[in-house]
Formats: sequence, C-alpha cells, structure tokens
Amino acid sequence: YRTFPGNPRWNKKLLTYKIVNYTPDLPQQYVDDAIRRAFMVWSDVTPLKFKKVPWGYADIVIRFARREHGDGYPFDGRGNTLAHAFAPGEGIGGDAHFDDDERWSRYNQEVNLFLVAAHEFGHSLGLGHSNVRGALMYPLYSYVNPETFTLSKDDRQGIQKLYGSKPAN
Ligand SMILES: CC(C)C[C@H](CC(=O)NO)C(=O)N[C@H]1Cc2cn(c3ccccc23)CCCCCCNC1=O
Ligand SMILES: [Ca+2]
Ligand SMILES: [Zn+2]
Ligand SMILES: [Zn+2]
Repeated sequence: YRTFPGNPRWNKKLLTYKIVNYTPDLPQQYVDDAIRRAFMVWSDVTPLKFKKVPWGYADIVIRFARREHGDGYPFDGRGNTLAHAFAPGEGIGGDAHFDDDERWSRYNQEVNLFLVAAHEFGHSLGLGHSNVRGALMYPLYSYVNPETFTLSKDDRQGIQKLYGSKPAN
C-alpha cells in the first residue's frame, strides 16, 4: 500500500459527506446506498465513522461531473479514467468526483459504482495506489461481485496504519 507524501490523514473519527448531485444512470436511493456501503468498507476495519449531511459543510464532497469541472483534472469521456479523489485536507481535500460519461451500474455490465466509490474513498482517507494486483487501491478497475467483495490485506494494512483498527465493542 502507499500513503500520500507527508501521510495526510483526518484527525477526527467522525467524518461527514455530502452528495451534491446524482448520475441519471441509477435511482437516487441506489447511489445513496452504494456510497454508504463504500464507506462501510473502510469503517468496518478502522475506528472511523461516516455521516451523510444533506447540505452545508462536509469533509468529503461527492459529485458526478463530465470533462472540465473546475478542479484542473478534467474527465475524459466514457471509459479511460472513471473517477478521482483528493487526499485528506481542507476544501477540495477528501472530495471524490465520478465521471458522468461512464455508465454507472448496479451489476457488472458497466462500471460498478460501489467498487469505484470504495476505491476513491481510500484516497479520500489518505491511501495512494497499491501495486498489489487485486487490492482495492490498485489503479486498474476490475469487476468483482460486490456482494462478496472483501478488502485485501494490503488495503487493510494501509488504512490501519493511518487510523488503527476497529475497537472491540
Ligand atoms: C481504479 C479505478 C476505479 C479508478 C482509476 C482512476 C483512479 O485511480 N482514481 O482514483 C481508473 O479509472 N483507472 C483506469 C485506468 C485505465 C485503464 N485503461 C485506460 C485507458 C486510458 C486511461 C486510463 C485507463 C485501459 C482501458 C480500460 C478503461 C476503463 C477502466 N479504467 C481504468 O481502470
Ligand atoms: Ca472517463
Ligand atoms: Zn474532479
Ligand atoms: Zn485511484
């Protein structure tokens, strides 16, 4: 696993997120659920908790965008790059953007939103790319059944290095 230079991380355990717009490809409640489950991948193995806020300040702002969308990292149409996210920090730090020229899907026929979001939130929390094929933080998208998805050891070691493991209840 890799972290970002200087090991940026959030210095609080409760993080807020806001979904500012939705893709037309999926029902809104599916997007909400895929995002919620993507955060759970990380909260399952750390002390972190995530709370959705409808408006106002949020640590992690989630949006769907096409091409140039104001952060100097324009998307590239359907395929190629699917999404990107920023390391922990103020402002755009932690934010996750999804290319709305992709066909976001529930199942494997196109791009699975849950899998991509789980990868992006790894960045939002401070993980860079892994060179372990099969790791969630590997830079190439590959479909796995979201129902049976599990975090790789490499991903878990990386996130626990930053935030520690989940306290026993
Ligand atoms: C990990 C993923 C969820 C997020 C990453 C980006 C990322 O790391 N965000 O944090 C991603 O989009 N990777 C590309 C990398 C990529 C693969 N190819 C490309 C062709 C052109 C440009 C990029 C790519 C070959 C063709 C397949 C294109 C469709 C799939 N795209 C990818 O796998
Ligand atoms: Ca794209
Ligand atoms: Zn962006
Ligand atoms: Zn990435």
